[in-house]
Amino acid sequence: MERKQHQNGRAGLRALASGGGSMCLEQTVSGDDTPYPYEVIKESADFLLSRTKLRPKIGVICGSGLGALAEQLEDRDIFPYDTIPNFPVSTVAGHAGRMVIGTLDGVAVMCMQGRFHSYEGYPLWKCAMPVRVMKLMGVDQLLVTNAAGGINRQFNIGDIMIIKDHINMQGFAGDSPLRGRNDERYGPRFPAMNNAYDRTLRQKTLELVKELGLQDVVREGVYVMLGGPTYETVAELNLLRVVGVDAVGMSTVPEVVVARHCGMRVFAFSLITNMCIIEYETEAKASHTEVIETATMRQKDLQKLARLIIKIMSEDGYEAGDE
Ligand SMILES: O=P(O)(O)O[C@@H]1C[C@H](O)[C@@H](CO)O1
Ligand SMILES: Nc1nc2[nH]cnc2c(=O)[nH]1
Repeated sequence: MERKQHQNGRAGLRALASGGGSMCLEQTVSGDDTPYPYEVIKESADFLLSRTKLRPKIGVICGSGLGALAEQLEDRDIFPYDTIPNFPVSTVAGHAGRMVIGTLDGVAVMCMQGRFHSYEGYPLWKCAMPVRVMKLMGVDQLLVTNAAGGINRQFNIGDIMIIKDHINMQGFAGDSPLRGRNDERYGPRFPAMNNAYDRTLRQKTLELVKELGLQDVVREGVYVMLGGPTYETVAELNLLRVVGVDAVGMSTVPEVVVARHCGMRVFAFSLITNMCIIEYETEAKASHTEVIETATMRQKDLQKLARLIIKIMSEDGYEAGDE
C-alpha cells in the first residue's frame, strides 16, 4: 500500500552548507570542494527517520531506467529529493529523483529512484552523499545498479554483469569522493579497496541465478566509470579493452568508494544496455534512448535478481565491521 508522498522538506542546513550560514560551519563548508560535515548529513538522515516508521538496513541505488524496482516496494514512504534537506536533485531522463522507503518481501529497504552524476555538475562527494545519509540511518548493506556499455565482446545487450571490481579512473587523476578532510566517524583516511564487491554475496548470487533462469545472461566483470556525458570514442574503447575493462559507465564508483569507506557491504551489477561501438566504419551511435529502451525491456529480470540479492543480504544479516 502506498502511504504518503512527502512534500514539505526544509532547506535545513542547506544555506549553511552552501556558505550562507554563520558560525564555525561556515568556515568549514565553503562550497563544492568540501564535503558536507557530519551534522549536515545527520540532518538529512534525521529528517527521513522522523518521517518513516521503517528502519532499513539495506540500501539500493537504481541506475538509468532501472527505477521500477522502487515501485515494487510495499507500504512505501516517498520523498522527492527536493523535499529532503541538503539533497541534490536528479536531472537525467530515467532517474525519477525520489527516495522510496518500504518493504520488499517483508524486508525494509531504502531505494534511491535515481542518482547523481558528475556530468550533471555535481562534485564526486555530492554524487555519493546519499550513501552517508543511508549509513547514518542504519544501512549497512548496499545494492548498486547501473546501465553500462559492453566492452567485452562475449557480452550481449541485455546481459547482467555482476561487478567484481572497478577501475576508479577519476581517482587516477586525483579526484575522489573522499578528497578533503577525513571524518573518522565514517572510516579511515586510507581505506582498502580490494574486495570492495563482497565475495560471499557474489558467490551466493552466482549459485542461485539458475533458479531464476538467468544463468545464461549473468556474467561477472570489471566496471570503469568515466566522467561523461560523452559516450566513448573508438580509441578510448580500445584503451579500456587493453586495461581489462568489461563494461563502461558514468556512475557507481563514487558511491561504492564512500560505502566501503564507512564499512558497508556492497553488491553491484550493470545492465549491459548497449554494446560499445569499436568500429570506425559504421553509422551506428550510442544513445541514451537505447539505454532506456534496453533497461525497460529487461525490467522484470532485473527486479527478480534484485529481490534475490536483497533476500541473500537480509538472511546473512551483515553488520558493519563483520569482515
Ligand atoms: O546512472 P547510470 O550509471 O545507470 O546511467 C548511465 C550513465 C549515464 O547516466 C547514462 C548514459 O546513457 O546511463
Ligand atoms: N560511458 C558510458 N556509459 C554508458 N551507460 C550506458 N551505456 C554506456 C556507454 O556505452 N558508455
